[in-house]
Amino acid sequence: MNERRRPSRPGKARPPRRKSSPPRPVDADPVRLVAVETLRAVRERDAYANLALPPLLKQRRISGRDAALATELTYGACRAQGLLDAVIDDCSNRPLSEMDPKLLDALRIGVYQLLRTRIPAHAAVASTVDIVRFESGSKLAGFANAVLRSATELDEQGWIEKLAPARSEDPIGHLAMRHAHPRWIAQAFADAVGLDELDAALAADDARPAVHLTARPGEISADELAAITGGDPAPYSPYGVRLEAGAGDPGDLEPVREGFASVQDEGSQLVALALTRPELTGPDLRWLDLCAGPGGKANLLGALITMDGGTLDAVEQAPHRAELIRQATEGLSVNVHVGDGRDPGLEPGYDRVLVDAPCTGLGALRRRPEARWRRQPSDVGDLTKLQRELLLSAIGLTRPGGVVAYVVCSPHLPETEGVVSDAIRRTGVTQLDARPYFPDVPDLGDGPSVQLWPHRHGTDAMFCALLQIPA
Ligand SMILES: C[S@@+](CC[C@H](N)C(=O)[O-])C[C@H]1O[C@@H](n2cnc3c(N)ncnc32)[C@H](O)[C@@H]1O
Repeated sequence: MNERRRPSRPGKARPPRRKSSPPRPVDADPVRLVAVETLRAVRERDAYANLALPPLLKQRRISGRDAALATELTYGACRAQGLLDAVIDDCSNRPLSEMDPKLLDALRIGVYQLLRTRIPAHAAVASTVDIVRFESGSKLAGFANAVLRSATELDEQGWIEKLAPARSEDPIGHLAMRHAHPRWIAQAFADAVGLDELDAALAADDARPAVHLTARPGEISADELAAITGGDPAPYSPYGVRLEAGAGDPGDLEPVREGFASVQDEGSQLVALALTRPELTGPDLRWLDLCAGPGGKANLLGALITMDGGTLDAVEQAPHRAELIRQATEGLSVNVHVGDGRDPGLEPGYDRVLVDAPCTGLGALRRRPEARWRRQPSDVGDLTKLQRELLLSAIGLTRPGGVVAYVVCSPHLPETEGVVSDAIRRTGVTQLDARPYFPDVPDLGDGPSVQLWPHRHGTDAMFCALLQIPA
């Protein structure tokens, strides 16, 4: 946390009234400038920060510690946007909605440095003001300077105390602001995990996640992969390796480039493995992945069924994502089909079917810095309709005695328990207690479904329900 050391401010920052001083040559710090430009790409083009930033860094030849700082500022400011905006709003006499968006991007990077880094306040203010002057001229630079100087008056804790509702009166609103989450998402987490754990759940969701790898079964063991990459064997998945957060681009690792390993959250590995574990009577060589792009789980399931001499059919609606599945499953007994999982035109009678349905992704917000502010509650209705239809289709494609895993990367109850109870009511399938199929994983709750959590398991918040078709 920063040491704060600023004289009191005269009041809210106003745009300057006097004529601005003659422009001086400006040197905008290239590291902070790419952070501001990436926020702009996220805002204007709906870009993903983690896709927009790396090419900019490359283009500007920013590497090493500078690249690490640009990444921290960009992703951090994306994550903390709601908190940063509340502070900026309090420090300015202009409503945010009337503020020049380019100026707001720069102010977010500036206030992020003040609240959540150890960068000295004078450096954070001066470098941000330089960027505003460079991009927008002296007038707005003066305004930015006044806003930022006001923002230096309190540290993060002080701002939260000033701006968040009291925890005793509105715990969800308080924790939402403390951990920079939209209120509706904090509410969704509270509904799923309970108020007692909400603080820990949101805190873990606000932290930078470790990268996990999957060692492709039959090619390399997790121990070998850990030794090569300098990571640690994962605690729960027999195929998992955990790397340190910020350990560089995992795509550059040789085993990943060679196809022996892939980047995949340990929770994703565990839910895919849970599908393979219930004992079946009868044949067990036809598996189906109904929403397979870009192919992470198809790679793991495909490797396992290939070793057993069976086949995985992988369905994906988007052609470019189907191509990614082909690349991810090269060399495996996997047939990729472009089609709609609700009516894929495949012969029914599968032994095991995975429905890893499109969802809000509220369980993987850590990995998509801007996602929590982009997602809207209005997205949920259309998604749950599609999820229900996909699960009913999966049940129809599974043979009597076969098993379906319904999986989403979200803890939001309408997408999890709501979809599963609808399918049980309509079809009479049996829900299995999924917990025994997550061996050695602690804190799995009351079942029968499993909800993983970053703060409990160090994984994304994956949900898994196992359904068996009556024999
Ligand atoms: C959560 S992702 C699946 C992730 C994948 N299982 C993995 O591990 O890499 C959901 C996928 O379903 C696809 N999808 C969306 N609607 C679909 C539909 N009606 N039928 C089949 N796939 C669909 C999306 O394009 C997306 O690739």
